Amino acid sequence: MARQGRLIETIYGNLKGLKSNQIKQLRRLYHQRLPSDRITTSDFAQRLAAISTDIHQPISTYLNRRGQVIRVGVGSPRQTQIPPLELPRYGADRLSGIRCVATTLKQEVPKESALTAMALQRLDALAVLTMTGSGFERRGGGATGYVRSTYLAHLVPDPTTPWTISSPLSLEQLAQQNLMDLVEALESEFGRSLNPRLSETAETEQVLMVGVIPQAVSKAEMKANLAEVALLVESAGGVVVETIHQKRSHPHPQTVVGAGKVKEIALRAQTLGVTLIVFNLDLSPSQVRNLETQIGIRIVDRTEVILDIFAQRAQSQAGKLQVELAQLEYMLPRLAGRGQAMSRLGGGIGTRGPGETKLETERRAIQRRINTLQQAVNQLQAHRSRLRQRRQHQRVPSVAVVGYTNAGKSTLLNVLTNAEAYTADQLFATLDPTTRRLSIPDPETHQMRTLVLTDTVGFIHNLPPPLMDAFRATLEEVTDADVLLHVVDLSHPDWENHLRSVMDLLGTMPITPGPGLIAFNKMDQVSSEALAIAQDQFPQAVFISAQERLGLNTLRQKLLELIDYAAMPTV
Ligand SMILES: Nc1nc2c(ncn2[C@@H]2O[C@H](COP(=O)(O)OP(=O)(O)OP(=O)(O)O)[C@@H](O)[C@H]2O)c(=O)[nH]1
Ligand SMILES: [Mg+2]
Repeated sequence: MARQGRLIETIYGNLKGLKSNQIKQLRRLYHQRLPSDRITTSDFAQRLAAISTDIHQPISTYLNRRGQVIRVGVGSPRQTQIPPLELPRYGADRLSGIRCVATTLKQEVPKESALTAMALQRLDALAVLTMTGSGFERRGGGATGYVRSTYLAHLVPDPTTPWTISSPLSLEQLAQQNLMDLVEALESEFGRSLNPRLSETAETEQVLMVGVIPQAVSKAEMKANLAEVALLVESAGGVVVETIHQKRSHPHPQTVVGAGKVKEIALRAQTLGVTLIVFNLDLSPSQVRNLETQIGIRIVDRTEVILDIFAQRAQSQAGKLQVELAQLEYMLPRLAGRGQAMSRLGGGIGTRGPGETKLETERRAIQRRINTLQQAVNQLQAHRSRLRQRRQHQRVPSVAVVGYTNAGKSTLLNVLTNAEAYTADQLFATLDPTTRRLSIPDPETHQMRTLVLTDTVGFIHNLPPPLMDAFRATLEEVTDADVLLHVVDLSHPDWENHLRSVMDLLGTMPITPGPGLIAFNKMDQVSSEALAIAQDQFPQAVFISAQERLGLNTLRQKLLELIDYAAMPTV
């Protein structure tokens, strides 16, 4: 197949007005083979310049490290650029293994657009030849006298100016440059400049985050939104290397952001060598396709990051089923036309869960799988509901611990019950409801009273709709708990929004939940002013630090009071 591509010898770019003889000359360039350690030879450069002078157009050629010409185009490096999806990708510290040797009709240093094209393709080097306007064919064959001077440009690991350009060099000087020395030096420099934490763990996905922010949103809200997505990325095992944002009242229908911004994103992504781009909002399947085609790096939206976290965390049979269900439902409309280079093989955020082969099978097969999963989920729900009924039968009062993700629910459950639920400074650390027994001495009778505490999945605003069902299912425990314990992270700048989102969600639950108690957590991290504000707004709440074990006695007593209150017959 690859050989066939070479046999066709396509000439890219603008061929209008070229004579067949000139096309033939251009095609012959594909037959040239250069020494693999040279950027160019004098012969090759003169040959290019001769054709370029003849057709009065710039020519760009692309060569691989074996010295083979892999692409010939009429036009500037920008006009003849290799599409991102056709480029090999080796990682942040590697160049693409392709160099460009191009002619220019003007007597000037390489233009910004050519240098940008070099950065986008992570070229080994860009050599630009200026021309004399004339020359001649030597008797023994070969052209001479066409090249006036040359410039050599290459990338450098510098975030502000990602490239350097040489002063004018003679063709002889250029032809003496050793390509392999240059490439090796550059790649080791790129390797050193990478965040050492990142290069150690090749597993860590390096992410460029793109925030699209509605015009009306305040600076503080924007910060909170971006911080949350960054934490999602981290919880999924990635690191946000840089954030680019754009204010827009409406996302662009094709590419979310405007054409200029897409360019900027592509350039930054290539310069930084990130492996993934995450958007802070949800993208349509065609937006993902368009962006991947133009940028050449895998694009993932907020929902996919959340689904990925769920896929990594789900432990129980029920959790796994529900996550797979949600992933398949989300991916079904996104199957068509995902580029080859974007193949989901090889791991990383958004690749876990249903495997590549599963995605390649027909839609109908996926739909069948969705139906089967749905049935399994229904059966599990029925089973859980029987378990709950049995518990209710035993008349053990139950408390459901709810709240925004990362509020400290599991930590609280652990310190109250000496259990070992998984806690972590990650979003969605808990994905399966865990139920534990807790004994509290009654202050009046001094008898021990037993109740059960159930930990739940943390909430997050704008939960992806397909996950909403999975989420509600875990919250079912909530609907027949006697008492709700709502944990709020008071140290989070956005705690009021978190509190409201959880309240809103509970409001949509089919059965009205029992009485609730708000526990403001992480008191140890909160200023006395912030504490006073919350106390003023929520006088009934308790203030605790699960980690520092502060306020836990008050919390225990209040829980007992609430249980007694809930047990009172309604009049
Ligand atoms: N400073 C401080 N940190 C706390 C406190 N309670 C919990 N944390 C930390 O907050 C983070 C989240 O705690 P988790 O208990 O996992 O939170 P969660 O609500 O169960 O989170 P999800 O399961 O993701 O919904 C962990 O790093 C805890 O160590 C506290 O009182 N003070
Ligand atoms: Mg938890």
